[in-house]
Amino acid sequence: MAKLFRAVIMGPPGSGKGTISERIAQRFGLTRLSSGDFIRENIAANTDAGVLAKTYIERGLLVPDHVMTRLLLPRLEEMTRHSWLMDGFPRTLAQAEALNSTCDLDLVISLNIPYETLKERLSDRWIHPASGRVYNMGFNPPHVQGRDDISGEPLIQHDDDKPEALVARLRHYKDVAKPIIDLYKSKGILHTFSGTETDRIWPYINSLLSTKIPMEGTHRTQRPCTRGY
Ligand SMILES: Nc1ncnc2c1ncn2[C@@H]1O[C@H](COP(=O)(O)OP(=O)(O)OP(=O)(O)O)[C@@H](O)[C@H]1O
Ligand SMILES: Cc1cn([C@H]2C[C@H](O)[C@@H](COP(=O)(O)OP(=O)(O)O)O2)c(=O)[nH]c1=O
Repeated sequence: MAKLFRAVIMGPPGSGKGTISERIAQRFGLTRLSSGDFIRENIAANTDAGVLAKTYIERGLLVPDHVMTRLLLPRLEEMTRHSWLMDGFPRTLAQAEALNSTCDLDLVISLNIPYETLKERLSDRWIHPASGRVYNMGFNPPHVQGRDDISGEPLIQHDDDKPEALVARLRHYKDVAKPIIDLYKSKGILHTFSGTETDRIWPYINSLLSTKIPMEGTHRTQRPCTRGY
């Protein structure tokens, strides 16, 4: 019996995690889990965790590990029958260890994109705050300039997407991501993709996943995903 498939996609801001994880979810029928979307849902629902998380996001900070794991791990408990791809978690070693103590990952995709490309992409990135939907004036512009395609609401730019903020963000990402990358490399499940254009990287990701993901329709075994936390 084919087993379920669980993966994580990692990369610096602007590397294409959101864009590529959407493509993977559609192509392979995986459930896409996004820590950022999940936080926004909690903020919109005014949950205790959402209210707390908002105080960090408004300052451009990462949400504390214990808040993130308490938010996300119960969500994974509902997913024992699903194959999924997680975007945006883990972002710290503590989060990776919490995830490892509850779930066996099959594969981790790490995007290694040059600084100049990130800077260019983020300077043109516009976001619909409530949904997290992402647009780029060059790569995937909205139908109506400055407006979200679905809601028609205004798009914004994140202050920390501006070039002057990116250098510090990138340095922080590299410092925090390195132990996680080393951990998954030691587990033999890390696959790194480098380049400046997603359309050139995509065929490699597509062929890797085609060999790793159980065929559609084969019976899937249920896999526990949390053993208490
Ligand atoms: N795993 C996480 N741990 C801590 N904070 C998180 C985590 N995931 C998301 N957040 C917080 O939620 C905010 C929104 O997350 P989201 O992934 O949507 O945007 P982002 O971090 O700006 O992503 P990008 O890499 O596209 O720039 C982040 O800036 C961060 O403050
Ligand atoms: C993947 C990709 C994204 N983009 C744009 C879309 C977004 O506005 C921005 C970042 O993509 P996004 O998927 O939001 O990256 P991440 O989730 O890793 O932060 O760059 C391109 O211009 N070209 C690309 O090849």
